[in-house]
Amino acid sequence: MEEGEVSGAENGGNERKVVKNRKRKSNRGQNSDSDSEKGRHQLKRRKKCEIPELSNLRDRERVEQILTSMRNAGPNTLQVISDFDMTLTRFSFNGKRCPTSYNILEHSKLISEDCKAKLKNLLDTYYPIEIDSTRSVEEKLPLMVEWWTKAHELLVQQKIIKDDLALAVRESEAMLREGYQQFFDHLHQLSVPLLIFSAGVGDVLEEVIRQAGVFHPNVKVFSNYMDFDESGVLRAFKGELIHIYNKREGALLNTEHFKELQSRCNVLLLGDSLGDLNMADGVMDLENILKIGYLNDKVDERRESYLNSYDIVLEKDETMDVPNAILRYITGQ
Ligand SMILES: Nc1ccn([C@@H]2O[C@H](COP(=O)(O)O)[C@@H](O)[C@H]2O)c(=O)n1
Repeated sequence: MEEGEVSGAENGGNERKVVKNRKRKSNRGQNSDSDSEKGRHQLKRRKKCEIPELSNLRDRERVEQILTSMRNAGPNTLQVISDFDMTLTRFSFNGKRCPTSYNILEHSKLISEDCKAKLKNLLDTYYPIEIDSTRSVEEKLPLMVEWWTKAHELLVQQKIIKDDLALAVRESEAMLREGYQQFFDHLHQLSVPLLIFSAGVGDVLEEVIRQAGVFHPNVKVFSNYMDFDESGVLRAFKGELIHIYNKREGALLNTEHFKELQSRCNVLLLGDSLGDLNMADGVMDLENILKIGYLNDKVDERRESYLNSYDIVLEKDETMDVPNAILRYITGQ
């Protein structure tokens, strides 16, 4: 390892800073550094990927190669594709589960007690199936469609008023992951598109992002949207149902949108389920893709399949520290 260079998880962020500062100080006021020497030094540093936050990688070399390619190509070639619930939002806080966009409605005053009980019953029935690593996708898919369809039917019966959604979100316990501000702001500052593919409720999740003050113009959401009548009362859900296993179809249907992003051939993908892995399928001329998976629940049972599918697996990590560190590295900031 080159002097002054730190890599891998064995080094804490502070040590890294100290080493970097030391290096900068020793160079100060010296004119002997030739440009070519500097260039060589920079190149060496660029070849080695210095992200102390990186751990739990099955193939570190591959990850480093992807990151180096992405960094060399620059932020203008990058797009970020992310899931929402339990990926951009926290899974738990102080030992308590945080709500998904559906749960925000379910726990709100917009829903009758009777409906709450029915939705809770659906959650208790179908969520264990969603995260059951012993069942195949083929087995789970129809059951997921059943869950989403039943939940939508119940929600529509509640005659939810559009203007009440903001209060429901404000009064909820939904939280974006720690470090979200830096994540959203960084992408905004560099005009990197952030595409959110969610099987949640679009109107609700947009409100979560809006209230957090990070719904910047570079953020685009593809999700299940509510259809309100002229008096603002929920009457249906718009378009095709999006559930956890058809995000690929959603991505392919949105190729028109991806076309606008044609020059963005590098993708950073964030997800929390194996269904999220296909979210970038509509991207044309894809050159590099780095997949980061949050493994929130049933960690031991699902570790193997996540490590086999995601490049980086984040176990019970409630922060955006790794995506932020990767973005800083790729964008050279
Ligand atoms: N009635 C429902 C249906 C689904 N969920 C959860 O929402 C998540 C989907 O959102 P993503 O942003 O992650 O695509 C999904 O994982 C389900 O667990 C729910 O809470 N209630």
